[in-house]
Amino acid sequence: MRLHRNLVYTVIDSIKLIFNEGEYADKVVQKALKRDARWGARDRKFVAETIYEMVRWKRLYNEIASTKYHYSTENIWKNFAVFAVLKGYKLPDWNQLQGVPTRRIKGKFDELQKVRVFKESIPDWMDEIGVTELGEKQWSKEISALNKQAEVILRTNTLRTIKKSLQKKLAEEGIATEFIPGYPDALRLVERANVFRTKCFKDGLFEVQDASSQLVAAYLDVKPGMRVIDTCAGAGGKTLHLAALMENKGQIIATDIYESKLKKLKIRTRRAGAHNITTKVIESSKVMKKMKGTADRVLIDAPCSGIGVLRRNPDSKWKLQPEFVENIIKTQAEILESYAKLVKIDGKLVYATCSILPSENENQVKKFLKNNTNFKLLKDHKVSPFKSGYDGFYMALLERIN
Ligand SMILES: C[S@@+](CC[C@H](N)C(=O)[O-])C[C@H]1O[C@@H](n2cnc3c(N)ncnc32)[C@H](O)[C@@H]1O
Repeated sequence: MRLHRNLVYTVIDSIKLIFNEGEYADKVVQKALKRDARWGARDRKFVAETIYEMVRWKRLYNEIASTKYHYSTENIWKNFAVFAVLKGYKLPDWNQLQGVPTRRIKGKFDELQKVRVFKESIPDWMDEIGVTELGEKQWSKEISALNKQAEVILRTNTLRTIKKSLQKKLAEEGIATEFIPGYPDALRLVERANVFRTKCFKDGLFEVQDASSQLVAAYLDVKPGMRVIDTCAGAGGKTLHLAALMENKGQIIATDIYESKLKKLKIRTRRAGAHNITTKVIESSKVMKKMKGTADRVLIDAPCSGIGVLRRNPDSKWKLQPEFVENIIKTQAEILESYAKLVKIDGKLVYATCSILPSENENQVKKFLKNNTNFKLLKDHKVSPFKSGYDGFYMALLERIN
C-alpha cells in the first residue's frame, strides 16, 4: 500500500485542528473531504478513516512515539509514522518520515497490548468507571468493540418509500447496500460513501441513523393518531422515525432546550415529508407543565455520556471528563422525574440513552420506579456494542398505571 503526499498532509492538518484547536472530528473530516474535488472514493476513504484512526488510537500512539506532552507538527508526524507502520504501509522517502524506528514501534505495540488503557487507548478515569460499572470481563469486550470503525447505516423513510426500492435507487446511484436482519428499515452500506450527495437523500428517502438507534422509536409502541411528546428531540433523528411509524397521523411535539437543534429538525422534517411534527423550545419549566398528563406516549432520549457511541465519536474519549458524567447522571434523574409527568394514565414512556453504564440506565429507572409507584416497567433492553456490532444503547418502556 502506497501513501500519497496530499492525502497525508490533509490528515496531518486535520489532526492539528482536532487536538490543538479543539474542533470536532466529524466536522473536520467533512471539511477535509472537500479539499480536493478530484479525489476518488479510495482517497476519501483513506482521509476519513486515517483521521478517525489517529484520533481513536491517540493514547496508544502517543505512548509508542513518546509524544504525549506536545502536539507539535513534528509529533503529529511521529504519531502518523506509528499509524503507517502498524497498518503495514510502505514508508515513502519523505523528510518527515526519515529514520522511523519500524522495529521499535512494532515491539512497543506488542508490549502495550498487556495494559488495557494503552491497548484500548482510553483515559484512566474511563477505564476505572467501565470496570466499576460493568466488571473487568464485560468492560474489556465492550471497549474493544467500541474501538472498531463505525459502519454507515441508513433508515428508510417509510413516509416516502420502501426499503427494497430505496436499495434499488441507491444502487443506480452507485451505492451498494445490504439488509440487516432484525432491523426492519435499515440498510447497511457495503462501502463507505458520501450518501448526502445522492438524489435519494435530497428526496428524503432515508436518514443516516445507527441500527441500535433505530430500535428506540419502535420501542415506544406508537400508533397513528396518538399524541406523542419527544422531550429531548435534538435535531430529530428519532422524531422523524416516530413520524414514519405513526404514518404521519396524530401529533408529535418535539422539545429541546436548544432552539438551534430544533431548527435543524425543521429542515429535516420538510425533507422527510413529515407533517405531524411541531417544535417547542423549553425556555422555562412552564412549557412542560402546561402539557402535564396529556401524552399517550413520551420519549426521553436523555443527554448522556455517549460512551455507547465512541465508535462514531472517538474524540469523545479525550473531550469527555468524569465530572461531566457525574453531572449528567443527576440531570438524567431530574429529566426523567419531571418529563414522566407528561404521560397520561395508561400512557407509556421510553427512557433511552446511548450509554452502556448501568448508572445512566437501569439504575436510573430503578430509582425512578421506587419514587413513582404510579409507573411500572414493561420491559427494558440493553444493546451491547460487543454483542450487536452496533452502537451501545439502553431503552426502558414504562407504563403509567394511575
Ligand atoms: C441524546 S440527545 C437527543 C438526540 C435526538 N433525540 C436524536 O435522536 O437525534 C439529547 C438531547 O437532550 C437535550 N437536552 C439536554 N438537557 C435537556 C433538558 N433539560 N430538557 C430537554 N432536552 C434536553 C440536548 O440538547 C440533546 O439534544
